[in-house]
Amino acid sequence: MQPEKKKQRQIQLQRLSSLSATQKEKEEGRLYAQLFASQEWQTATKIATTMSGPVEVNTEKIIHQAWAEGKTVLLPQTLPHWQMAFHAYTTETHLEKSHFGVLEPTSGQVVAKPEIDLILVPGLAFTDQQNYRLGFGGGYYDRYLSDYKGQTISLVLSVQQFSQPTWPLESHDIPIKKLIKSGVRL
Ligand SMILES: Nc1nc2c(c(=O)[nH]1)N(C=O)[C@@H](CNc1ccc(C(=O)N[C@@H](CCC(=O)O)C(=O)O)cc1)CN2
Ligand SMILES: Nc1ncnc2c1ncn2[C@@H]1O[C@H](COP(=O)(O)OP(=O)(O)OP(=O)(O)O)[C@@H](O)[C@H]1O
Repeated sequence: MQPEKKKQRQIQLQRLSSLSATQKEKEEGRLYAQLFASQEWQTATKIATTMSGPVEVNTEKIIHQAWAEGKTVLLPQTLPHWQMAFHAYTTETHLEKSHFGVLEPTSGQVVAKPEIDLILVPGLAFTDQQNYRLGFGGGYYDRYLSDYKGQTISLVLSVQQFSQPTWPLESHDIPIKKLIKSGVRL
């Protein structure tokens, strides 16, 4: 594991946990509005997101908005060898807390990669230049996205926005196609 990346993850976890609830909600509101207005969202039928953890952009509103618009919501299940499978998420889906600490589906139909229109990619830090991303360290999304042809969007809170990477880039890093920013730059 790259020590510089580990250090940068710890810094980001700290900065995200220091964001006040009021500030976080204000920024999230702006992110949701831009997401729901985006062409990528409006044209997508099957949208992959996650069950967010406490420091992440809250995905609950995103899931409910997608359902309200008749879209299919997909959630990742982590598998051995850092693989993921995306399951259709409905009120019937059985969820279990993963080793990572978030809820994951353990039932429901698995949707194949080419069928997914839009993936909302989580992360700790993102760069304005080339849309690079620092994730939580499993390499799950870099692996999954390596042969994914659809749209990718990440929602970026102020403390997650960097002009350039302050962590080492690696050859497997997959840039995100579109970053949506809260508009508050620290
Ligand atoms: N809400 C949410 N769900 C998600 C992700 C995410 O970023 N957010 N993931 C996005 O990938 C996947 C889970 N990601 C994981 C990332 C790291 C580890 C992990 O085991 N990390 C090491 C520490 C690595 C390090 O910093 O050195 C550990 O905890 O021991 C597990 C799962 C799928 N679900
Ligand atoms: N496409 C890939 N093929 C092989 N190994 C990979 C690939 N992507 C990532 N890895 C490996 O997985 C580990 C974690 O990768 P990295 O630090 O880039 O994770 P991350 O992008 O921060 O996490 P995540 O994608 O889960 O949010 C590293 O050891 C890395 O070499």
